[in-house]
Amino acid sequence: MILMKDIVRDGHSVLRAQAAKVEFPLTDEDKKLAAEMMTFLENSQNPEIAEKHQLRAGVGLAAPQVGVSKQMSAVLVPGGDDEEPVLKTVLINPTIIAHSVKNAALSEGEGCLSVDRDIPGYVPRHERITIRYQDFDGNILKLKLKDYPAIVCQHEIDHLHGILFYDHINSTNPFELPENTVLLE
Ligand SMILES: O=CN(O)C[C@@H](CC1CCCC1)C(=O)N1NCCC[C@H]1C(=O)Nc1ccccn1
Ligand code: NI
Repeated sequence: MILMKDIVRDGHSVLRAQAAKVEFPLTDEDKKLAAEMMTFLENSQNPEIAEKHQLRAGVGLAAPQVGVSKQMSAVLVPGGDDEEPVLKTVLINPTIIAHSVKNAALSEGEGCLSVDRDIPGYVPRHERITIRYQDFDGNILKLKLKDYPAIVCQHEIDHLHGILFYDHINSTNPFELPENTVLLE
């Protein structure tokens, strides 16, 4: 199982590399990795398991974060208690093919399981996006997202292109909010 010790931290070159496209058919290794990444997210969101294994709760994990420079990321955005997840999927070779003019940023800013320090500031992203990606069988799927799930997926897709959240923070005024940007609570 993936543990915190398996998560690569900022400073390691793999987090700044352009990840390679995943080839189809998926190798057994690719399938195993995808499953393990999703299991990590589930474990991290389970208080007992997270406590036992000292996991930081996460809603997304990209392959480069476990040292694999491939375009694959697991996303698990929880619903309320006893509700289905808002979003649970593995994005393979994802691209953003459309997005709103309007931007959005989490009012709390962002963090990253690969960045062990708090970096304050708004991370402006698209409020709405359409993602084109492939499923385990290589079928092309489209996913329209807005607000928090859209923010999460943009954070993950950034990882596949060597971009970290703080790259988007305005260095002169971290809490500057561009005019067409809404804050998400
Ligand atoms: O690339 C992927 N990552 O780096 C894991 C990140 C991804 C999110 C950061 C902002 C948007 C996507 C992650 O999940 N976090 N960032 C660091 C610590 C907190 C944690 C988090 O937001 N946890 C959470 C939130 C709601 C419910 C449950 N858990
Ligand atoms: Ni991250």
